[in-house]
Amino acid sequence: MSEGFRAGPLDRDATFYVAGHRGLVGSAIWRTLEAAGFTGLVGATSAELDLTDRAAVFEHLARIRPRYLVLAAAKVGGIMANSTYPVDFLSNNLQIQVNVMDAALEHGVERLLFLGSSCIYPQLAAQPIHEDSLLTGHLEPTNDAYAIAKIAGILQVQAVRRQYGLPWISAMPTNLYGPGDNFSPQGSHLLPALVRRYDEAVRDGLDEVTNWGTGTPRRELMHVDDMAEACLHLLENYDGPQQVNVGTGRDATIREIAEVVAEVTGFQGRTLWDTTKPDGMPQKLLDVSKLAGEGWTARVGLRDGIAATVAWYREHAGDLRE
Ligand SMILES: NC(=O)C1=CN([C@@H]2O[C@H](COP(=O)(O)OP(=O)(O)OC[C@H]3O[C@@H](n4cnc5c(N)ncnc54)[C@H](OP(=O)(O)O)[C@@H]3O)[C@@H](O)[C@H]2O)C=CC1
Ligand SMILES: C[C@H]1O[C@H](OP(=O)(O)OP(=O)(O)OC[C@H]2O[C@@H](n3cnc4c(=O)[nH]c(N)nc43)[C@H](O)[C@@H]2O)[C@@H](O)[C@@H](O)C1=O
Repeated sequence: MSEGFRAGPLDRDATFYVAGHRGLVGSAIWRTLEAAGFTGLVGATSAELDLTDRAAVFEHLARIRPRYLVLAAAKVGGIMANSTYPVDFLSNNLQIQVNVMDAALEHGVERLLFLGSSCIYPQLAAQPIHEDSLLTGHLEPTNDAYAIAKIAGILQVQAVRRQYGLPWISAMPTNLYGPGDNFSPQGSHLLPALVRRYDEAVRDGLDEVTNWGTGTPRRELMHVDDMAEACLHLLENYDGPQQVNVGTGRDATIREIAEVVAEVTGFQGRTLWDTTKPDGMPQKLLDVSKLAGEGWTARVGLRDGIAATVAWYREHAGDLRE
């Protein structure tokens, strides 16, 4: 165990920097922290502070001097964005992580949570994927650049713990969804893409929609509010060098997930599959026993989470980012 960690509530009045506070994950973490009584939350948009600008990041942290930090800022996208722009996913993410963590070290951030992703694990890892699978095999080629950046982030957290004894930690979430997601048809992840596609089909009276791939891969989807609660729980309870998987422990085929979205949106037509589009990992189900051992399990069921997301999308579709 590193020096300076005591399990228990974080100081509600301390300065707490949520990097990426307007994104899907960062905004959910912000809501969760606010609801838990944190009064010193700080955020900065990418227009206000470009985290790839190293000098600006150091100036920002010197000014705000956070005691706690969640790193939820990253270049993020679905399977097509990842495979089309690997340079951006590697380079931007390495720069953001290294800048934020170096500046956090320089300015004495006590507790830092780095967010990675389940795509760090080998393409053919044994399922459900245990934390010990890291670096035991080849990565999935559709997101290897992003995964390497995220693996470097885990190593940086471990290195800070080893060299400086700070209680920094890493969490690896499964595929997330919820309010404030990126619903752009080409760049988004599966769930927001389906919500938008089926909703538009209902609105436009279409009798067919076409999804990507074969529909046979399996994915574990988690509502982002659950993810945010898990992050606060880990910050208050977990201290170890190994990354912690954050998921529901349940998965479904893409076809089954699409059926739920079709039903919830009221789509009654046919679903076709464009097999020229990539499937990606055949299965990506996290072993969440470590997280359960820390005393936390997910609450939001898939159908309820999708229904809430469809309702949110219908209310906000007019003013979404592309
Ligand atoms: N979405 C998912 O399914 C999953 C996400 N994760 C992880 O969670 C974290 C957050 O992802 P998510 O919320 O989905 O992503 P989003 O794209 O929704 O949000 C990313 C955030 O990062 C900020 N950002 C990006 N680049 C910069 C930059 N150069 N300078 C400053 N800020 C920047 C954006 O700021 P702004 O809005 O101001 O431009 C935005 O708020 C990432 O680390 C990701 O790997 C892990 C697993 C699954
Ligand atoms: C969280 C994780 O997410 C990414 O990995 P992924 O899970 O493969 O990404 P995805 O959500 O985009 O797709 C999941 C599955 O769904 C199928 N699929 C069907 N129809 C659509 C569709 O319309 N859009 C998308 N995006 N996928 C579709 C698609 O063919 C694939 O089989 C990483 O790149 C990386 O970003 C990462 O960390």
